[in-house]
Amino acid sequence: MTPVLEARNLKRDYHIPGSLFKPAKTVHAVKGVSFTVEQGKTLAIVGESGCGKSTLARMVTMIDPITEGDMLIDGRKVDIAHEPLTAEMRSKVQIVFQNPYGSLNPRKKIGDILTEPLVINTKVPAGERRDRAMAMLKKVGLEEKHYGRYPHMFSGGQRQRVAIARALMLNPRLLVLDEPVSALDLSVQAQVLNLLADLQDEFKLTYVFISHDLSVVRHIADDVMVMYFGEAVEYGSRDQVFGNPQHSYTKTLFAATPRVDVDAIRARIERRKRVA
Ligand SMILES: Nc1ncnc2c1ncn2[C@@H]1O[C@H](COP(=O)(O)OP(=O)(O)OP(=O)(O)O)[C@@H](O)[C@H]1O
Repeated sequence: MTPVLEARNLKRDYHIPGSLFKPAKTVHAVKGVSFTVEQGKTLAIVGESGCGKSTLARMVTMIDPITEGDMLIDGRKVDIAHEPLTAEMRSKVQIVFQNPYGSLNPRKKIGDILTEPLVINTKVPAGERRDRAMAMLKKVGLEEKHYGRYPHMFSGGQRQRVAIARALMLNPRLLVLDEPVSALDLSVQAQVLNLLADLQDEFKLTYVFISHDLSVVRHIADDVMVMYFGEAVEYGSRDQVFGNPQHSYTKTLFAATPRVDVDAIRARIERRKRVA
């Protein structure tokens, strides 16, 4: 089967112009990484701040151009530096950002936030846009009454549910989740992770999940790529990478990370739900 996402030796440089006192320089943010993600699977990308995770996320989401290498989505090469992006390709990949407080326009009602991608990218009529947004609210665990409310009326976890709903409005194939639960309390993190797992099952979604939190990665990933200074120093199945890390950086990273038991939190939430 053709993978939903394939990256071949992807590179991204940033050119920083010089000034009177500083020479111009080039930052090699991503130095040639290759990976594939099959439909319905989750690739987690981990690494410390500055290793190139967000740059990679922006290339995969077709926000940033690729400096060198190839990226294929559903087997089709994408190169936004040389070819205009079609609405069809744009709708295939959507992103959810870390900060649910900054990523939603505070002046727009939830209904407008959800229908906006349809207004911009499709010819779906207004009535159907509303119906689809209402249905999506329910899919992410919110209610129809939330349609007319503003983002400030929601908790962090609810806002992240809205951001996920917005990302799904165009029926994407691939979701790039850039630290989607890092800003949330632990118990809320588990709820949002459960939601993402349910949505993945229901819509056969493919995830690229960027995180610095190894306990979260262990919970959700099928495959794991560890990045270090722009390079993929480790790439394999979750069990391979966690069970038998090869690179010294990965070993140090794992040794330095306290394990938060997400499974235990999830079980506790389920128990509470049963009691309530
Ligand atoms: N727009 C830019 N212009 C110049 N350099 C940049 C730009 N964006 C990122 N960089 C540099 O590229 C490298 C990788 O940054 P990137 O933000 O992708 O890393 P990251 O792993 O996502 O870090 P964080 O978790 O802190 O966001 C860093 O050295 C960063 O300073």
